[in-house]
Amino acid sequence: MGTFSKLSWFFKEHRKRYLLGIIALVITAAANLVPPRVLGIMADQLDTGKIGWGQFFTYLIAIIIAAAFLYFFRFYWRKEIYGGAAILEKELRGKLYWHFLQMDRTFFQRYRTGDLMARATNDVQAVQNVAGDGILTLVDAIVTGGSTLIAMIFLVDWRLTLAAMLPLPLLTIIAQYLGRRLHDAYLDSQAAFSRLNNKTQESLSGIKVLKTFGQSEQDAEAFNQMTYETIGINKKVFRIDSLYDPLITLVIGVTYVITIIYGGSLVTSRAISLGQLITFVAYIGTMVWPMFAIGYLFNILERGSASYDRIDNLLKEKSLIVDSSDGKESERRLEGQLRYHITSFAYPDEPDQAVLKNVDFDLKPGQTVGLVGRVGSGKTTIIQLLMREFDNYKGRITFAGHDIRQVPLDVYLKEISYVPQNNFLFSMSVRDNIAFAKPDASKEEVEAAAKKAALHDDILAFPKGYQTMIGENGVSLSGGQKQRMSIARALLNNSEILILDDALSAVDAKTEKAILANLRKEREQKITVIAAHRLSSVMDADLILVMKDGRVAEAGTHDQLLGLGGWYKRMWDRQELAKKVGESDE
Ligand SMILES: Nc1ncnc2c1ncn2[C@@H]1O[C@H](COP(=O)(O)OP(=O)(O)OP(=O)(O)O)[C@@H](O)[C@H]1O
Repeated sequence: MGTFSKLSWFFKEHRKRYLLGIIALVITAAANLVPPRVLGIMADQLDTGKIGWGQFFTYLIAIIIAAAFLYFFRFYWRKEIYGGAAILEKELRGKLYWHFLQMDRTFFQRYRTGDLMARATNDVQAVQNVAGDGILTLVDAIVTGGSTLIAMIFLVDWRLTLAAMLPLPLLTIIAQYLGRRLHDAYLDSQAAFSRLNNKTQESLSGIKVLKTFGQSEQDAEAFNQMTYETIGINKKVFRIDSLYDPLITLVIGVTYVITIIYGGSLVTSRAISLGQLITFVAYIGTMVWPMFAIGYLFNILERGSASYDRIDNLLKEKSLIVDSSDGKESERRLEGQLRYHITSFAYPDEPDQAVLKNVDFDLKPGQTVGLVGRVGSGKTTIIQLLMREFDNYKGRITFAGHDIRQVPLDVYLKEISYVPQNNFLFSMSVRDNIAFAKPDASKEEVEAAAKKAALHDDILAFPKGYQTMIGENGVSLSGGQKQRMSIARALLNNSEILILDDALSAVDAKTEKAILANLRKEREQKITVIAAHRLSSVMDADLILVMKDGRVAEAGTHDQLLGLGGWYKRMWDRQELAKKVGESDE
């Protein structure tokens, strides 16, 4: 019953719905008692030959009225109680989804996508079962069982009732024991399902790599292995599950035997009539369901409880990013200087390993900073701190005079447009992908952004132009087209800070030049941050930082850095040479 108290917040919120549903259930159960009783009376009167047509029709009408009641109230409780379960499912899914949106990067490193999806689907389903079938089974077991019991005592005989119900406590004790074992087995089974989900999700996402490396068979083998393991774990659940039904059937069988033997002797001694015994046997038939219900109830509750804990554990996770938003400032705009002063930063999972050390730069509106350096030198990390993906650094980043950790997240992030290394496009039209952050953008605005990202002509060549669908059911784009689509999306947003993280790597030198020229024009009054491997992407920046092992190794403009004769100069010469070789090859 602990499961119901875990969900008490929900039942309190929807008490009216559940109260009405339960009342309808009680009426249904009461109406259920009428037909057996009427049948018993008819049998007695038939036995004594005292029944006339008039009486016969009265009984028939009583049964028809009871059936009509049953029909209506069954419909009503289903609507209320299953409707409540659907609301709980919606609320839990909504809570989880919102929670996922609030969580920081480390959360998504700890929980894998397949696991999160399993909790948001399978576990939510098991919990909603508590609010639907769980409530129904509980109330039905109590009401049908209770009212039948009362009817047995008062309409037939209390001694026969007591004798027939003797095996019942045994059923409850064993069901409780099985319930506890089921809880643990079900937790294991849900964890196994999460692992299987992760595997499926990862294999499907990496299907191209899998095939290219000829790993399909090995992966299928690994998948089958995991499926067998999952089946093995699930078997334990089914084994415990399957112990319920034979137990209940046994208890019911014993009840019938007691009734026939003891009830028969009561009829012989004329303590009860034959009609009463028939009524009693019919009542035992009515008791079959409540008895099975006890087994089902434990099953539903234990599964729901295990799944609720899995969901609750996720919801209890706190984001490392504390938002100072009070929800009243969403209209606030920020504009001004960006001051980036980081003394040191380490990723939370490796706190002793400083990834950034003494990184300082200031940018006025209209200025651009270029971040270059070897792989793993810290470029993306600089951007992540700027985007408030981590707050646990020593130092300060201020924008428009405010420490960014003090500004509500939605106010701050609204001022940022970001083009990531791995472009992400949604399964929607080209137009909607570009206008993602500004859904009400006009056709002209969308087209202008696409032109600035040197993508307009490509789009016109698509089957349905801007209305062409992207993704699973639409066209596949080249790497360069995806990059330019992400750039167009960011440009349309026209935010105060634009961040390009190696976002021009898949476009050719000519297209890169055209996009950079458009960027300069477009971003005259705004701040731009460009991280790149190709130095031509940053050569026009007001400040270029050459990163090495998390430190700024060289800093200055393109000309200053060439003059320094360090890494930048060597890299520039190498890239220029490669370009010339490439051009002569063409
Ligand atoms: N989430 C993380 N947890 C722990 N260490 C990380 C994490 N992300 C990056 N690192 C480490 O931080 C260092 C800097 O990585 P970063 O991604 O900032 O480099 P980068 O210069 O952007 O590289 P690239 O040019 O390949 O994008 C690397 O040593 C990397 O292994």
